[in-house]
Amino acid sequence: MRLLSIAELDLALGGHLVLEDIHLDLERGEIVTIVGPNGSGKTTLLKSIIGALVPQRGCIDKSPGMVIGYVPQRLHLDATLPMTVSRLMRLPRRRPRHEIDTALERAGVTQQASSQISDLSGGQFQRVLLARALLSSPDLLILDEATQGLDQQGMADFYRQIERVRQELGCAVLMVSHELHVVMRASDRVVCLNRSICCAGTPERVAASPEYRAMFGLDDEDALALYRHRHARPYLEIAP
Ligand SMILES: Nc1ncnc2c1ncn2[C@@H]1O[C@H](COP(=O)(O)OP(=O)(O)OP(=O)(O)O)[C@@H](O)[C@H]1O
Repeated sequence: MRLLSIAELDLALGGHLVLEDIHLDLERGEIVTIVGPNGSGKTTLLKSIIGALVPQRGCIDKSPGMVIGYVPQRLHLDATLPMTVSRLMRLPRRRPRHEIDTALERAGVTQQASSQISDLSGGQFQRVLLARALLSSPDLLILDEATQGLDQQGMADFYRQIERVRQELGCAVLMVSHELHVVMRASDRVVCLNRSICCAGTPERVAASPEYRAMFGLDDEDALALYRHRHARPYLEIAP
């Protein structure tokens, strides 16, 4: 059975249809990335999967007992509030020490366990949020623009960590990202959303689709370069 199956989903917010006729299936162990312009419904779709928003039509079938770990787009914490990483990991409920240690290790932030949250770099803080999402050993890890604000190196390191987590836990990963060059390298499948799904498939197929190029204003060369991760520049022939 599929891990997750969404069919005919419509969802309206404030009287406007934000998601229309969404169909999406997820298998165990795959990494699927949702891309789309601002306001295209990406966060709304993730929130409907975790049950924070209820669709007006359609269904979301989850495999029985499926556990979801969610890394939100933003988490606002008062920087003046003294709080260590270990303490944040125990909110909203206490967890056994070994579970916290394992989650911090999986997220690559073991060294920061007793650091103050306010002293963490952006990348370290995102990893702590990842560690919280891993506490329950999820079958499905959902990330909403988890690398926002990170530099190229921080972003690359974060996605490598996600790949390690996927291998270790065998979980599926569903994420939203605006970093097209990373998406094309890190995903098994890409879904282009603009209220409804306008194209979906392997990164190679999506990069070649006119809908994807039109959505991001890419010409043929741009789209190919993103897919090939900019390694495919032709040699410059120097005349003798
Ligand atoms: N609580 C709400 N009430 C009314 N409209 C909302 C609400 N939340 C979101 N919207 C609207 O729904 C649409 C989709 O929002 P959503 O946050 O899902 O987009 P997004 O693709 O995640 O955007 P971004 O890339 O900017 O994060 C937007 O037009 C937004 O203004």
